[in-house]
Amino acid sequence: MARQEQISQIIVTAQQMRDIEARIFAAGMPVAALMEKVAGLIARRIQDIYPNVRQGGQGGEGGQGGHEVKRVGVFVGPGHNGGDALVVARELHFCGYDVKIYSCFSKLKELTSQHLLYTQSLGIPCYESIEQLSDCDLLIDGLFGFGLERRLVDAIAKAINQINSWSKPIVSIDLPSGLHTDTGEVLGTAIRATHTFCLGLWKLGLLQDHALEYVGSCELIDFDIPLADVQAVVGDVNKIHRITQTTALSTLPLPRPAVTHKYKEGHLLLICGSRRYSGGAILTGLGARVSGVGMLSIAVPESLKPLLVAQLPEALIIGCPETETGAIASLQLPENTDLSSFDAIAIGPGLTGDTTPIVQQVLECDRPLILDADALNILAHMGTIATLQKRQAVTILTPHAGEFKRLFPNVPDPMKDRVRAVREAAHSCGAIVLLKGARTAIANSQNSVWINPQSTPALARGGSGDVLTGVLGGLLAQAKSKHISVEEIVATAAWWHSQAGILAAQERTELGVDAFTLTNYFIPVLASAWKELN
Ligand SMILES: NC(=O)C1=CN([C@@H]2O[C@H](COP(=O)(O)OP(=O)(O)OC[C@H]3O[C@@H](n4cnc5c(N)ncnc54)[C@H](O)[C@@H]3O)[C@@H](O)[C@H]2O)[C@H](O)CC1
Ligand SMILES: [K+]
Repeated sequence: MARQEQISQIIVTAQQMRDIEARIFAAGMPVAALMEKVAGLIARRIQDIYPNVRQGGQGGEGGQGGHEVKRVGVFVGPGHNGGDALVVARELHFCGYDVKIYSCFSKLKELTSQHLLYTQSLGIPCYESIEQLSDCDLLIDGLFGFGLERRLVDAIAKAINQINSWSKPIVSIDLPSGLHTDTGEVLGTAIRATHTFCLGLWKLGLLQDHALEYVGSCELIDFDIPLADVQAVVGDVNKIHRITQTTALSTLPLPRPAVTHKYKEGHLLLICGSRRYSGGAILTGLGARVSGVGMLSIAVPESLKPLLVAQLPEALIIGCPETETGAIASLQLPENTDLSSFDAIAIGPGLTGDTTPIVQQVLECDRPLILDADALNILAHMGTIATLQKRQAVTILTPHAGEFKRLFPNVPDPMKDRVRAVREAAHSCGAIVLLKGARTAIANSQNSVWINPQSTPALARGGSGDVLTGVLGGLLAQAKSKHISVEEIVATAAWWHSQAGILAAQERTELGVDAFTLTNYFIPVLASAWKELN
């Protein structure tokens, strides 16, 4: 796999970054040289996106981003993040931008203070009052990077709030200042960046849900960190993977073998729906359809059968006896069929809470199992950890934040650190846990984590989770004959689901992606990605 692809799949903590950096410096790379290299790359990217109005933008009204600027305000912190920012300030100055610097710190790291001295010798003004930079067109945040250790207070916190109030484009170096590098938590206050240049390796905090409103658009500045140094520090234990198109496409059951038949392409059983929530069954079925699964059986209450047959003529609809409330009373599988006849089972969407015996029954079977929606709430009532510890077969839980808290009441709050929460949850119950969100996080019981780095608020709609369950079930059912880890299948389903949502939102705006419409975008997004690859 190409180095760039490998680098793009790695997510690190502040400590891991420090350890990697230490190896590079110990191997002889001078700190100043690395700073020069990194900041030079940042300066060039800034000129691409925010060309100097004096030199006339490239094409259109301006550069790539269409934003021409003249006056650049650079905020300099006490550490090497500030050092990076000063090198950027100098380089933009040489390229004709009007540069001003703000720094309110008396004690700077040695290299940072040398750079400050040199910028002043070039006549670049440095101010202690933030107001002097309020007329700038573009702001560069070099206050804090991964060295931020504690809450921001007093003058610097006030300055950051003021900068945010100007509503000017802000480019943050490495991280928006004020964000915790690992949890993405706002330490007091934080810069609301328009664009973040993450240095070297993706920082975990940038991929946490609550950081998103501060990070803006985000790109990695690769400065050739040797993979050997990354491997030596990150290793394979407790690894955090960033899901990419490359990994997803390599996991999807494509291309198909020339000679195959429908039973070789997996047989999925969905157990879902109720008279009260019939739509959930349809959406889950449509999700399973797009996965390409060879055979699809859907167990629903008898009264839903005509509805499902009409929507999914290719599926085997199993009408089950129902309770007074219209929930499935018992699983009435076809003759000579039992749960072990299926390659995977997904249960939950639209079930309602009156189906505990059904959930209990599938938990006792030996098939790979996905639990979602009402099945998760029933599992929580049964006792998540005690119940799942009895299961040997693959189990995947797909909770949203509320279901997660009910399933794992004693795990740290996912609102503070989703990655830690999902990791501890999976470790405690032995299942693979997919915690849905703006940045869906997946963990297995061996502490490995996968994060989906892209999504769209368009998916925050009833039913889109049902679709994910269907797609995931279909992919899982097809995996039997392939040597792909279950975790990668779960990660691929999350990636595909969000990419379909992104494409749909591009074409229909973020208001136009109801769950039914979403199902129409899985194949187009795959077709274009697949064409790109081949
Ligand atoms: N990773 C790399 O290979 C490279 C990283 N570079 C840049 O260096 C910063 C990390 O630099 P560091 O000096 O370790 O930390 P910061 O610049 O983030 O600054 C922290 C600085 O501030 C002090 N501090 C911490 N918390 C507070 C607070 N709440 N209030 C006030 N002061 C605080 C702390 O003592 C530190 O001195 C990285 O992000 C990159 O931008 C290299 O330049 C390129 C290679
Ligand atoms: K920063």
